[in-house]
Amino acid sequence: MNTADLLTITSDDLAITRLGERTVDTPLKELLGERQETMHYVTETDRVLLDVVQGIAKKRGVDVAGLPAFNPGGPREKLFFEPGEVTAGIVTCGGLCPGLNNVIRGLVLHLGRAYGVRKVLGFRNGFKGLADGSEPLRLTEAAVADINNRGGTILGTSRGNQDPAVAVDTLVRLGVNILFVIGGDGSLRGAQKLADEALRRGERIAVVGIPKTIDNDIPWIDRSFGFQTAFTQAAESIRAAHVEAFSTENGVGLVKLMGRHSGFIASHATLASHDVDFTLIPEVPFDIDVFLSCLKKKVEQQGHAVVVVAEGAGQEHFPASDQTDASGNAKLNDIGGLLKKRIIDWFGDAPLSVRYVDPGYEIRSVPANAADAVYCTRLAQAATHAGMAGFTSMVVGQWHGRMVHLPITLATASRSVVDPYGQLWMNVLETTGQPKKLH
Ligand SMILES: Nc1ncnc2c1ncn2[C@@H]1O[C@H](COP(=O)(O)OP(=O)(O)OP(=O)(O)O)[C@@H](O)[C@H]1O
Ligand SMILES: O=P(O)(O)OC[C@H]1O[C@](O)(CO)[C@@H](O)[C@@H]1O
Repeated sequence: MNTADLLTITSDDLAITRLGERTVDTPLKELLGERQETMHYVTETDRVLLDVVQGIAKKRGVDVAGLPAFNPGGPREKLFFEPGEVTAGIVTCGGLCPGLNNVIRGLVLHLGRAYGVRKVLGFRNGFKGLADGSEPLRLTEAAVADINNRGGTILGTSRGNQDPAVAVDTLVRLGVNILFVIGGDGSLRGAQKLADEALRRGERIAVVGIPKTIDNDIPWIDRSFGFQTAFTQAAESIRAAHVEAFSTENGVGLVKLMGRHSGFIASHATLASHDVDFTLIPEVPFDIDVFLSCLKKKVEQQGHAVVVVAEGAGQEHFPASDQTDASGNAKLNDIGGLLKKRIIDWFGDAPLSVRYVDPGYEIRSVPANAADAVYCTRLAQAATHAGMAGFTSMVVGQWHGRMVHLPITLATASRSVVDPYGQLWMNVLETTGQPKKLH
């Protein structure tokens, strides 16, 4: 987040819905002691920053009155739900992402150990499991033992819309008080609909989102869990492509990476490997002929070259398609296949060996690395505290290094993309040495 972002939001954008506050003391009070106070409020550094921002905003007539009250994650002094009487539900939706099982386990352990919540239900196969009458799994400490060492999600996941009214019926029937939705922007929109439906009916159900996606495209938060593991794995594919290209006469290693409309995975994997000569991302359009002529020159100079292309890059080179997946996400054209063909055509009779690597699902089906595992644990703890305090329609996430609460509406209002004028892309350009513009 930068100062410009701050100036675009108002206190209303940051307001978190709370079901209420009861006089139930947090069981963590003793453990937290005096620290609790300091955990609740923004630090002195934030205050100084926010004072400056507010000063600028005032001059420009922008209302940022609520900013200092942005909502830190962590335990609250007063809970909304009675510990011990709570039934919690967990659902994982959308594409796989490293760390899903870590978050599930973190929630089960923290709900039980910090708050004495023993009844945790795991809905099967995404939102579908809230609507198809299937029996949820009973998640105990034993049931989630060691799942953090596995990729995927023990609950299963799915894409595709479900009726929020039916889902809320299920929650009411099963007595679920807090529903944790682990998913990307689509899942969070779905979570918002469930929370709205519950509020409309006057049901006391808190819906707490935990942003998940390897694409790292959720705005405001520093990163989504699973992203670091995914680009670490993607860097392995680049390593393989580089070894192949380097060891072959006039070798071109071409790697296609996931990431939908954001080039974060491609950019970070490029920086992690240092062996990439061209990185193509959706945020920076390119002319294929200009790219091909630069690539040929590179191969002539160096004897080999490595190209990383994000799956959402170069979509302007395809006829528009209105195909979508079950959730309504636009289906992307195969830029990797197109580039491979165009490279071969462009080189013509000149010597060339293309080594095309498409790791596909391999980058997201692995277990979380240590950095993501830490983040998953912290997210699970923050989500537990938020749910017990009765916050709803919100997500937890790290914002400038600290856990915060954000309204789902803010987290889904935009999509995070690589800024073509920002530091990350400049770092990529410095690393690859590719021309600033390929058109
Ligand atoms: N606008 C929406 N309203 C209600 N539900 C939605 C909406 N968008 C998506 N969903 C539901 O949320 C679930 C997950 O959505 P989706 O498949 O888009 O994945 P995602 O959460 O964005 O994750 P990923 O980043 O892996 O794609 C699906 O069941 C989908 O139908
Ligand atoms: O899981 P599916 O439906 O094949 O979708 C793949 C998409 O999901 C993601 O892995 C996560 O959003 C994208 O990077 C990719 O485009």
